[in-house]
Amino acid sequence: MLLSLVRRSRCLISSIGTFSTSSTVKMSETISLDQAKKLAARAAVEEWIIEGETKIVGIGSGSTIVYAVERLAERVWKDGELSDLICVPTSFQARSLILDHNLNLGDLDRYPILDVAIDGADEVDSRMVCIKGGGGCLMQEKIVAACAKRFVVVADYTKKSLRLGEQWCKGVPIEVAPIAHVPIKLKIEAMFGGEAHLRMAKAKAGPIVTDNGNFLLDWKFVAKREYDWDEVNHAIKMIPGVMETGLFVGMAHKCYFGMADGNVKAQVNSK
Ligand SMILES: O=C[C@H](O)[C@H](O)[C@H](O)COP(=O)(O)O
Repeated sequence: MLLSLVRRSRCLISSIGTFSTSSTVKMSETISLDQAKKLAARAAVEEWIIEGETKIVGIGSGSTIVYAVERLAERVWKDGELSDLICVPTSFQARSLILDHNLNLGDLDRYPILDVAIDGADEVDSRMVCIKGGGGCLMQEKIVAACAKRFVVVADYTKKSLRLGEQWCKGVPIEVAPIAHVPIKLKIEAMFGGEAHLRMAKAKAGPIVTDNGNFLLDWKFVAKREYDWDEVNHAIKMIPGVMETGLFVGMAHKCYFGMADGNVKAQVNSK
């Protein structure tokens, strides 16, 4: 009941930009969301980072992964464990997190096979298809996830959906070569409907530029339409100039959701 109220409020707030009387909902949500993120992140670190076994971990990007890195650092610097653990970043932010916590920084040149990658998500559906890239880091995230034996997602309860678009109203992020952003936008809209918008920067004139020097399109797909996300992902990737999509299909092995009641709910892909 509470969960569905929060869900509806989130979509309402984001679809009506000037609607500001929701501050009560937002304030209490923010507090519990941070706790929920922390619970999920710590649960994943406990289960997947094993002393004497896990050697190389991929570090995702966003606000939830911060709690995972904090827990890793606690285990290294307080508990005296995991001193040889190598952390491979998925963004400038992840690299900074690793360095700020004095963890061992690695890269894919030296460590092309990872034991596990842990990362956040913007939305996860019932089949564990994820939308990622809300923070603009999808390309390196997907590369690192694809190099890991297991890809594990950590998120708060507002990211858990039955179908994509139920919770996350900002669309699928798509990283594109700057010169091709207009033709790619038009092709995606013609192929799959909806609208793709160039993501604009907030504290810089013009568009956001990713860690890889590219632009981002946010494709607002038709929420009521049934999409085969695997097919959509492949078709969009075939458009020249598309670097990567924020659709992670068949990649997540396990998702940890920090729930509003303080529990952690896990969803596993048995394949
Ligand atoms: O580009 C950003 C990444 O895909 C993040 O992992 C995703 O946006 C989730 O971020 P957060 O943990 O802040 O919700």
